[in-house]
Amino acid sequence: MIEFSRFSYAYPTSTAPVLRDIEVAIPEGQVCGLVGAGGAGKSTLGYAAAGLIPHALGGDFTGRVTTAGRVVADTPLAEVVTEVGLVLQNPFNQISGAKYSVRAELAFGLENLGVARTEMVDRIDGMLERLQIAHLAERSPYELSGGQQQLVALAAVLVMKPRVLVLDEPTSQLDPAGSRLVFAALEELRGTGITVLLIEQKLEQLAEYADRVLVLAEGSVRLDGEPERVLADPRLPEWGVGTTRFTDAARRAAELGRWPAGRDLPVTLPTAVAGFTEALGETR
Ligand SMILES: Nc1ncnc2c1ncn2[C@@H]1O[C@H](COP(=O)(O)OP(=O)(O)OP(=O)(O)O)[C@@H](O)[C@H]1O
Repeated sequence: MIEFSRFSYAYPTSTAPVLRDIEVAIPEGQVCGLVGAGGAGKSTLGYAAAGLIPHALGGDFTGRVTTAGRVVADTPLAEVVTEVGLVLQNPFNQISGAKYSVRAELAFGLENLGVARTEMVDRIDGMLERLQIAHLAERSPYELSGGQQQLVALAAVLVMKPRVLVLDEPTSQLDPAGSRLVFAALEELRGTGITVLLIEQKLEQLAEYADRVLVLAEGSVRLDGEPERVLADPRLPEWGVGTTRFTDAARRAAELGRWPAGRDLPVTLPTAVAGFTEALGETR
């Protein structure tokens, strides 16, 4: 669970609040997508959920953030991180620096948690396998490509079995095959009770994967709801958010009078196919 209660925040150097009056509760087990233009405050919201704010980044806040049952500001960061995993936008910043191999990198957090040796080996091998990076186990994390580092950063967080996961554009440097691996790994976590805050620009993947989507603009939540509704909202461009190819195609068809009257615009392939099939049937 992640709960923002009337949370506003400014960095130590900010001249104006970066987050304004955020009131959002993400229940246990929910996958909540977060979209918004560059600079809207998405990463900042993720840092607040994961405790970097206020513990590491300082700044001024009002209101409260509660993550995995703990009021973040009142809980030492070392305790917050036992329950909350954060994958940063730039995986290079995530890598501990002290470790010379991917395997050691994955062991780092588990050693801190005091996980028994045999369980540690099992968890690490399982995760390397799942993200198809077993061949990188003995390589230095620094020698890897950005996409490979992104998978290692995700693996290092997932082996810790967090109750809450904050992912900041976890597939930004990955090719489509790598992105599929990440989404498949997240899909496997569904049903384990893990709560996920997923900052993601890839709207089509979000439409498929998220239970809910928030739109953030200038530090405020502008839309909050089911992906089908939020991602088809005509106001998204005003907030610097794109649209899916499916919505674009159907909107164009609607302008030409070729989209079934009363049918919502689609955000996924199956709903687009259903709509166009109906439209074809009507015009036959
Ligand atoms: N450490 C910092 N100190 C001061 N200001 C910051 C800091 N980090 C971010 N900001 C500012 O806070 C605002 C929100 O930034 P944030 O990175 O949260 O946005 P974002 O939506 O994640 O953007 P992007 O999609 O580009 O990553 C921006 O104006 C940014 O310049």
